[in-house]
Amino acid sequence: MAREPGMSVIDGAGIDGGEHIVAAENLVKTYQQGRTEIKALDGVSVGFAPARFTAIAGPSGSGKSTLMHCLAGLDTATSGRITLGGTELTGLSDRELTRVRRDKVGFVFQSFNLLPQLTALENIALPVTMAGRRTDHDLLQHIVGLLGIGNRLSHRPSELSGGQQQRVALARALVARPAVVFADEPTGNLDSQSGTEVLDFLRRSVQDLGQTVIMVTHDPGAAAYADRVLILADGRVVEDLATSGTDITRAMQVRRSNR
Ligand SMILES: Nc1ncnc2c1ncn2[C@@H]1O[C@H](COP(=O)(O)OP(=O)(O)OP(=O)(O)O)[C@@H](O)[C@H]1O
Repeated sequence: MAREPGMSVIDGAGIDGGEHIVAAENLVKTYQQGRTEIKALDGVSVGFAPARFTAIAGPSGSGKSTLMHCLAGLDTATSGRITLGGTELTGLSDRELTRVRRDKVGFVFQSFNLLPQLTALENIALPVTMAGRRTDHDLLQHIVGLLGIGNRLSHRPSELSGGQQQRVALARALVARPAVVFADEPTGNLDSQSGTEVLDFLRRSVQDLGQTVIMVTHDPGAAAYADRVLILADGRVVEDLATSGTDITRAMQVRRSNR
């Protein structure tokens, strides 16, 4: 949908007509490689409504990871504005960004990123403990039950399958009740059945728990689990699609063949 000229995705109702829990405005990220400047993000303006599942898709090198890292406060943009859960990230120090991530963001990575010396339960509780908050045990039990990992909680990551490790990582991200869960290729290291379970759970976390989820993927099948798919090409958002009624595989192929 076209945006009114000058309308702000940060302040205004913006793309999807509601308040945004995360928003970027005119985001630019450049990298210097020797004498060459690489524009990884070339003026991205986008807002994300709460309790929605958005996939960021696009070909390799299109800027998906860079956008996610900037939105999540893992990296800083060269110019532009970002708000996350009511906090403007622009101009924050590394220490302040760390606090925002700790308090407002849950992460699920392709490589699980669990601490090997801790049990599954200790891994799940870690972000809440580190934030100096009390674990919501009812929520923890509920999420662990949904994920079917109740009998694995005393195991260390090395004693778990990839699918089980990713389910522990999902529980860790959700138990902290973050403003947003960012998932970076969460099914990339999983077999198709485990991948489907992870995507089903992300969907349910949005529907049943009201979680906001933003997922980076290059897989049209994974993107189809989202409510909305942003397709990036050359550091710009080139499509902003509702998944219902859209052939995502085709939309992503068209974008690839146009490059
Ligand atoms: N640290 C860096 N230094 C220099 N260039 C970088 C750096 N990180 C990313 N880039 C470049 O920025 C562009 C966007 O990269 P990015 O990793 O965001 O793309 P992507 O869509 O996530 O790709 P992939 O699907 O392969 O992970 C690419 O041209 C990449 O080479």
